[in-house]
Amino acid sequence: MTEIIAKVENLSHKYSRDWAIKNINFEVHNKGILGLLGSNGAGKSTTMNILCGVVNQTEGDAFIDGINMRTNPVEAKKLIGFLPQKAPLHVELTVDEYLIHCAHLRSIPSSSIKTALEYAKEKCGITHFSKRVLRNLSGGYQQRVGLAQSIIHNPKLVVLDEPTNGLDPNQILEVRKLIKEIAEERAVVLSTHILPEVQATCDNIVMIENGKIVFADTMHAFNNYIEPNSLIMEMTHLPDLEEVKSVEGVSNIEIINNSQIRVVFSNDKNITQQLIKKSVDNSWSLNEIYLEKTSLDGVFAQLSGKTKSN
Ligand SMILES: Nc1ncnc2c1ncn2[C@@H]1O[C@H](COP(=O)(O)OP(=O)(O)OP(=O)(O)O)[C@@H](O)[C@H]1O
Repeated sequence: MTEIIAKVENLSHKYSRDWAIKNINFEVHNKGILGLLGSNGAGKSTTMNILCGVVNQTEGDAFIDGINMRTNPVEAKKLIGFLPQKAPLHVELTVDEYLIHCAHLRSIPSSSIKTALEYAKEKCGITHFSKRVLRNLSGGYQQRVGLAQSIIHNPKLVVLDEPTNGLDPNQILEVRKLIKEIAEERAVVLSTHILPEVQATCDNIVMIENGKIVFADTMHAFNNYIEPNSLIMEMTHLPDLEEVKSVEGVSNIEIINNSQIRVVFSNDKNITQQLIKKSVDNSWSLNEIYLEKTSLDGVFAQLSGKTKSN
């Protein structure tokens, strides 16, 4: 049974005249990864900064394990580890020097610092770089150090703002793997504007657009929700469209050019196989057939049109 470790209720914030976020509500379970997905300027950082007590909200509440962040920030912050968009690294320090500094900031008793350091370094795979100056680490390893500082006090919740931003593809995979390991023992909230990032890492998803939630559910429900419903067929010559239409599940056909058509279908898992068979039976000279991926913009447009939450 999972418990709720964090909760935001009717959260709204304006920096000056306009609302950056409006009426945000969601809960975070005590294990696994919640993805906060939204395009640039959607309101992710604002939400995370409020959740971590870095920004005071205009309206609403944020609770960490039942503790109100606004009224009892000292206690609430003890339960959180935070890696902001720009990791707060002191690049002139070694890994050990920096993590000891972070342990002091977290008020870890002197007698426990060594254990805390070993735990964080081991978990983040940086033990062998203990004496390395941060400036001389690669971007991926610097991000590991950023993650290590976020878990050094063994928090119940870790909040990561765009944690793979600026990393190369290999580093992205390694950091995602590490985040998943971190989430085995605690809750992680991760913000990103990259749809495949949440699909690859998260168990639950909250999507924000223009400061409002447009979707909140499990990753499984999200993937079902945005399943493609169209495919592209490329052929040497266009076929008889009535023949294509006769395939069960096909609901519409659009001609793209003189060799490509878009086939829109209702939820039929075997549509591709059926169309390939039809193509062979009718000698359509099919060169290529592929499902159309929904872009993030497409998903936002789709979700803004049919709001599932809030
Ligand atoms: N310090 C600030 N002062 C004024 N407006 C701000 C400030 N910080 C953010 N905003 C505005 O609030 C809105 C939400 O920004 P926020 O940074 O939360 O979005 P985001 O989803 O994290 O985007 P990004 O990925 O680009 O950081 C945007 O319109 C942004 O311009």
